[in-house]
Amino acid sequence: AFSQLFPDEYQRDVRKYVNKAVSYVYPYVEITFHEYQVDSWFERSTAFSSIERYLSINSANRAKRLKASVVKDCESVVLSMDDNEEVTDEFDGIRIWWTSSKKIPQQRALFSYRGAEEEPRFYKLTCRKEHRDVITNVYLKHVLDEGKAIAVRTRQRKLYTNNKSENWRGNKKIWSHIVFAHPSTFDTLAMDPKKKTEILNDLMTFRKSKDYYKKVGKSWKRGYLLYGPPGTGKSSMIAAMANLLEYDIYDLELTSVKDNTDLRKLLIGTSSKSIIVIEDIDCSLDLTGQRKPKKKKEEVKEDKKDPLEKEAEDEEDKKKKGSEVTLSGLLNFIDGLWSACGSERLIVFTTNYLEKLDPALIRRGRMDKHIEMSYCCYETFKVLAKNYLDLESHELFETIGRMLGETKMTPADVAENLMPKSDEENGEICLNNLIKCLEDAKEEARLKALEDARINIAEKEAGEKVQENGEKVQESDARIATDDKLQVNDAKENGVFVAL
Ligand SMILES: Nc1ncnc2c1ncn2[C@@H]1O[C@H](COP(=O)(O)OP(=O)(O)OP(=O)(O)O)[C@@H](O)[C@H]1O
Ligand SMILES: [Mg+2]
Repeated sequence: AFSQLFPDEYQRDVRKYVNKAVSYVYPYVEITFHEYQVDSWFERSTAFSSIERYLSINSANRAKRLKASVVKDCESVVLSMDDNEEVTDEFDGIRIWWTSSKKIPQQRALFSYRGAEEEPRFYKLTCRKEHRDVITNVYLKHVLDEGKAIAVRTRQRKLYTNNKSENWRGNKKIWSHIVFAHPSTFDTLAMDPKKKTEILNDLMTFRKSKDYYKKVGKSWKRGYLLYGPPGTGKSSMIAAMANLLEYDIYDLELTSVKDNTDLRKLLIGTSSKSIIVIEDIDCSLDLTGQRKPKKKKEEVKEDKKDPLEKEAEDEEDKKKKGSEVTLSGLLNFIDGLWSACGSERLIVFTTNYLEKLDPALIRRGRMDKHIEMSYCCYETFKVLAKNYLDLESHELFETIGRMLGETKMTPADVAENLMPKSDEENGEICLNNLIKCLEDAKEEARLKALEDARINIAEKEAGEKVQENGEKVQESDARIATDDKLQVNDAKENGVFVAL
């Protein structure tokens, strides 16, 4: 009837005036949020997802028909209101209506990529006209922030590892992940309580310092260097950090990164709220920034080679070496470009040998906090005893404390000894096992020290000429060692070893 009454050219104008007239008397504002934005049919709108999460918490007990969906990669169920349901929300005494609907596509082909069964949905917010400013400026931000926070709270955390650079082509992603479920926490981590509290405080302060970092003009990142012998809890500490802050972990294997460019790509591929870990940094690359000089023998050989062969060998060398990431590339990764990409990240390096690292790498600002993980002390032992045996005190504790002061043993070894090996083993038996082991370790250390001293003296003496009546040389032990050494030398010269 409408088109009969008015000729085509007037229809648009008439519609416009009708809409205007209606909106004049219609006391509400409506805002719609579509599941898929016009320019990206594949990527779900983040605003839509946030609203969905917000409403799932704030409406779940009010809407009567709910729709359950499993979030990809996450295995958690999100309950959202079903289509054509309406819920209300209140904000600052203002009433807001939300409805969820499906859009009937005019051009089916556009959506066929996602499967025909899923029509894109949208949420419609309705509020009174006079609240328009509050709603658009304050309420919507609140909804989106809250939705994001819910996503963080309910997400499953992930452990990422980088794929080899050569395999990036095609559909392969640069990071692969699995669900991160390491049980280590700061409660189970055994170390000096004072040091532990300090680290805890440091992390908690970091987490809430977004504005502070902005104020001082620093990017919101913090570097930790964990160093100490194997088995002292460095990796456990990283897992505990991730569990405390609820961050993801990116375990960066530098040897499978081709060069600095790829390193940067990997960095850009990390998300915020994450810990980027490089374990055993001293082993991962030649941190002096120089190539090691070639051995003489190789050089001589190379002169004789024809260029083609040489090229092939260079290529092979490259493959063997794997990575061309340099120290300066790594430093850029930490502070140069590092500052420009994303925020709220921790970067953690671990090493067994602090002294091997280039000072440039570990200066403050790059590695802000150096944490030493060291051999088991009494305090560390007490935490382990509590965790492994549920013992807070015992008459044997004192002995163990004294022995730990005399002998170096890693928390990993102590923990292993404290663990009951059968149903019959109770706390006391386990503590005695530990004492026995500590005694053995002490004896072993004593013998080793003796042996070392012997070798030392023997070498010194062999260097000089053996003095017939050297008053300096202490009695028998050293003498025997020297004799042994001489015998071995003789044997070598006589070709006995060759014959063997
Ligand atoms: N400080 C500690 N507190 C609690 N458990 C510990 C501690 N140190 C070691 N352990 C135990 O020993 C095991 C090995 O520790 P972890 O892997 O953390 O050592 P690491 O310092 O990373 O060693 P590496 O230098 O060889 O990587 C852990 O699984 C944990 O059970
Ligand atoms: Mg480790």
